[in-house]
Order: sequence, then structure tokens, then C-alpha cells
Amino acid sequence: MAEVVLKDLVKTYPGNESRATDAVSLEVADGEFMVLLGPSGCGKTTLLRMVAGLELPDSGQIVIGDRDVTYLEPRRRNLSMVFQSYAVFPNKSVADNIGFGLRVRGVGADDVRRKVAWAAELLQLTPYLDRYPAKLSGGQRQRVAVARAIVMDADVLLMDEPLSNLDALLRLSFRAELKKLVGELGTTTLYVTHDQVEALSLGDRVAVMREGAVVQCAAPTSVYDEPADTFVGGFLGSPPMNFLTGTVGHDGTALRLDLGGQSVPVPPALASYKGSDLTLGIRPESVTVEEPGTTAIADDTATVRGALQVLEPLGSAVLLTTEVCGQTVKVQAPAAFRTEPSSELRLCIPAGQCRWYDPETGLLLEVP
Ligand SMILES: Nc1ncnc2c1ncn2[C@@H]1O[C@H](COP(=O)(O)OP(=O)(O)OP(=O)(O)O)[C@@H](O)[C@H]1O
Repeated sequence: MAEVVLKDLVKTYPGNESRATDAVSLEVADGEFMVLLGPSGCGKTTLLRMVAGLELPDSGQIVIGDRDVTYLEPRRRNLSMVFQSYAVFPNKSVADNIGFGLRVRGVGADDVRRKVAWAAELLQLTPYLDRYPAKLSGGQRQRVAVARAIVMDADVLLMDEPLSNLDALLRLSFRAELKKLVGELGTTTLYVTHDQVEALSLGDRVAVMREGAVVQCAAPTSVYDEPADTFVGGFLGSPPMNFLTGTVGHDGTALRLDLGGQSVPVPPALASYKGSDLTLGIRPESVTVEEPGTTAIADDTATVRGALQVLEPLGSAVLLTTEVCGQTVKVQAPAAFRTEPSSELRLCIPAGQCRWYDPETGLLLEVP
């Protein structure tokens, strides 16, 4: 096991104008599960491939443990990699697939057998050791790929969307298995995905990438609760964070965000935005609908009128799409919530759940 330190990694592919990774720096602690998350083309795979040694950076440095491996051959980096497509050998049995890397390394037959048995047990593959991949399900084949990676006792485990070829149910169960397995092994892991639920579920920390750069790297709860910018808030969450932009004014007693006919309070700490535009970010599950007849609304909760556009029952919740002064606000209401079509709802926005962003830079503003 080892820590992984990436310093200012720049990579431009020949013929491309923009950089695939643009001075990315990241520190992954020994034993940490780090997820690289971001939309297609943001540079996640390129970063992973540079760590693996399958791509060389234009500049920057990669350190694993106490070794600078930036220009070292892949096989001398002591890493294991699991890819999206189940990269198993079709003409080898499960046992031979799992033990392949060990045999190439010259490990003795008895040791190979022992390690294969150990990995097969961990990944529930023992009954299939003599089978060929053609007779395995997708989930079992991907388990073989993971087993083959973990027998290598690598310092670092690299995984590139290992669950993306599995169907939804298998994905869920394998995700939990993988989390348990990697937790038990304690191997430093770098895991690429564009699936935010997978990222939040698996990662000790999540590095959110955009256009070749890491925009936020923090614990899953932090990236979800305190998105560093509107991109992160708009990428994480299903549906993502709501953003309402207005102009900051003063009603004689307090600062208000004027949305055009309706307004919500603005924290005094943001007084410098008076007269300027400001963006309020709030998660759909943080907004509640005021039930008719309720009077007790907490002091620090603002209410706005929202015109209901769509009501979608999702089983465990109801998703409401509303319009507030021409801007869309999604609300996640309890499963039993029902109302008339086209009704006007009173939406409650608790101050403590509001995040504030500069509309020009998109950056989160500190509100003590
Ligand atoms: N071999 C290549 N040659 C040229 N350009 C490439 C190559 N591989 C990737 N790119 C470009 O580099 C950028 C980053 O690609 P990369 O595959 O790292 O992104 P990603 O975040 O992993 O995307 P995805 O989730 O779709 O796999 C993209 O603009 C992509 O088009």
C-alpha cells in the first residue's frame, strides 16, 4: 500500500487544442478510496492512465509511496487495474484468469493456487473456478477481473468504470460488495466514474473534475452539502441543486434577493452584493411544501409561491417541478403528497439549507 501524489499533471493529446488534464494536483492517502467523478470528456480516464503508465504526461509528476514513477514502465509501478469492459481471457478458465498475472510474475504454482482460492472466496467465485468466461454472467465476469487485480498485492488499485456494463440491480449489489472488499483490503484505490451515486457511495473522498481540472475534492457529504461551485451543485444530485438568481436589495430592515415580484432574505454577510446579482442554491429535498392550514413556519424559513408545472410520483418520493418568478425549482416531496394540477404551492426554503454563489464566477460564497 502507498500514498499517491499527483503534481501539476498536464496532458495534451496530439491534434487536440485543449488539455485533457490541466495541471491536476491530487493527494491520495495510503489506504484511501478516491473517486474521480465528472462528465464525459473531463479527463478522468486520462488521469488514471497516466497513473497506470499507459499515457505519459507533458509535464508534472506522479509519486507512489516514495518513488517518482512519472516515466516508469507500467509493470514496474506495482499497480493493478480493472477496466470497464470485463477484460478477461475467453480461452482461460476462471482460475487461470485470476492467477494469470501471478504466473507472469513467476510466482510458484502452490502460491498461485492459494492466492486464487483466497480471491475466489472473497468474490464468491469458488464454484466457478473451472468455468470459462463465456459461461459466466456479466457480473461474474467483472468479479473475475476484480479478483485478478486484487491477487497481485499491488500498492494501488486503479478502476475505470468497473460497474458500468452491469445492469442496474447487479450494479447495486456489486457496488456494495466492492465497497466491503476494498475496505477490508485497505488498498489505496483510484476509481473513475461519471455516476454520482456510485461516487458518493464508494469514495472516502470524491474529486469532481471539469474540463481537465479538479474543481472540488472532499468527503462525499461535503461535496454534496457544500458544492464549491454551481457546476458541482448542478452535477451532483438527482435532480441536482436548484439555482435562483436575483438582485440583492434592501427592504428597509433586511437584505432581500429580489426574484422579480417575490423575494427571499439574504444573509447580512453578503451585504457587499447589494445592487448586484446573486445566486441562491438549494437542494430539492431541502425545499418543503407548506400544507394548507399549517401556520408554524420556522423564523429562519422563507416562503415563496411556486406554480406547479409537473408532478412525478417516483415511488419513494414525489418530484415537483415548479416555477418561481420564471425560474424552475424542483421539490422532492413525501411519497403521499398530492395536489391539484396547475396549483400554486407555497415553498418553504430554510435559511440553513441555502448556499450562495457569485453568478459570474459560479463560486460558493462563505457565509459564517
Ligand atoms: N487517445 C486520445 N487521442 C486524442 N484525444 C483523446 C484521447 N483520449 C482522450 N482524448 C480527449 O481528451 C479529453 C479527456 O478524455 P478522457 O477520456 O480522459 O475523459 P473522461 O472524463 O474519462 O471521459 P469518459 O467518461 O467519456 O471516458 C477528451 O476531450 C477526449 O476527447
